[in-house]
Amino acid sequence: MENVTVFGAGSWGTALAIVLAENGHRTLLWTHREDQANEINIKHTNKKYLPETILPTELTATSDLETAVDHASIFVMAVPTKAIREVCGNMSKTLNKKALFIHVSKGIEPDSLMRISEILESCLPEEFVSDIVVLSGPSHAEEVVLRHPTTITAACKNIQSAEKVQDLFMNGYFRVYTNTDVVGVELGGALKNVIALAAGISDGLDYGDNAKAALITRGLAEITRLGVRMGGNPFTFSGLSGMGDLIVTCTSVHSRNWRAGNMLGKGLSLEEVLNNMGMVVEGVRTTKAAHQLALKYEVSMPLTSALFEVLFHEKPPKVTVDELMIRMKKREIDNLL
Ligand SMILES: NC(=O)C1=CN([C@@H]2O[C@H](COP(=O)(O)OP(=O)(O)OC[C@H]3O[C@@H](n4cnc5c(N)ncnc54)[C@H](OP(=O)(O)O)[C@@H]3O)[C@@H](O)[C@H]2O)C=CC1
Ligand SMILES: O=C(CO)COP(=O)(O)O
Repeated sequence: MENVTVFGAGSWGTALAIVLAENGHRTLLWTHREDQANEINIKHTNKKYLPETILPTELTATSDLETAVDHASIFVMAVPTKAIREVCGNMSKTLNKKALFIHVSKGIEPDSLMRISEILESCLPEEFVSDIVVLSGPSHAEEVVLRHPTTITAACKNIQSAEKVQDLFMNGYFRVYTNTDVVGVELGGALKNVIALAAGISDGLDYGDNAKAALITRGLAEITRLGVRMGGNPFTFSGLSGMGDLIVTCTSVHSRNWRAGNMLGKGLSLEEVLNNMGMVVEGVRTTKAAHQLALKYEVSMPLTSALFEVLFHEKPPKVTVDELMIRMKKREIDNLL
């Protein structure tokens, strides 16, 4: 059994900490809010993020970063993409041993266009990082805490590190596969949020199932196009971290990205939607990053570009869909890769 610290006590960090604690690992959950650490330690709840869940008593929390870093040499990074740099920068000040970093965040940083593992590499001291593993796949926290069967992928260039993560998390309801394609797994996890926002908009406009199936299928085509251009393995995009996560995020009411899109489709402004959510909607910033990546790599990503216009230039969703439908005629398969 291992000592593990999970950084970030939102829905996903808390759900993964429960899996680890149930697997017998001495698991500490770090939160930047002292009141939340107290709630977890005293009441064994995290009402804001998982209102129905009672946490295992063995799972403890701290808001002291030094205690969190000292506790383990396996760290799970579960804060939103925009907080990764800040948290890693602060951790670096107290880090004094080699550690395995597992990250579960699904985003791409706008402007730098870095994937999460690249951000981690850039802001952690190299001598204290044994490896970086990404854990990603169709896995809503709300279902994991109910112990509903869930499958996910651990990816690292070094397969032994991916297998270590597989062993840490795997149990009767949480099945972990391994992959060495870090680029493909990270891109699939981040880019599906863009398409999930679009699927939510489509549902908000009451466009029905044909439209949603089209978004999922053509969304996967453009994710794959960019992902392969950036070095991902084409097969990864039809795996759990690609198609699997795309399906769950575009079709589940648990998805914050889908829900945000749904509100946009019903006519709310982006500002109103984000104020309503109270949880991270990664797809918004990632749409900007994906739009920039499409331009940089000269890859056609019509859905991403259309969503970029809706989110950042207030283009009405209905007009955007009309324009998408009357684009130049195309072959379906040519030009996929
Ligand atoms: N929810 C899910 O089912 C899944 C989520 N993910 C990914 O995991 C990542 C985290 O998502 P999730 O847990 O759902 O997000 P939530 O919005 O549920 O929680 C985010 C957590 O991060 C904390 N946080 C935000 N900013 C900072 C900061 N600067 N320093 C420290 N802590 C901070 C929040 O604190 P506060 O409460 O103070 O805001 C909160 O505890 C995302 O990238 C998401 O895409 C991946 C798979 C499944
Ligand atoms: O990535 C997720 C499920 O696999 C969670 O998606 P949302 O961030 O849209 O809720």
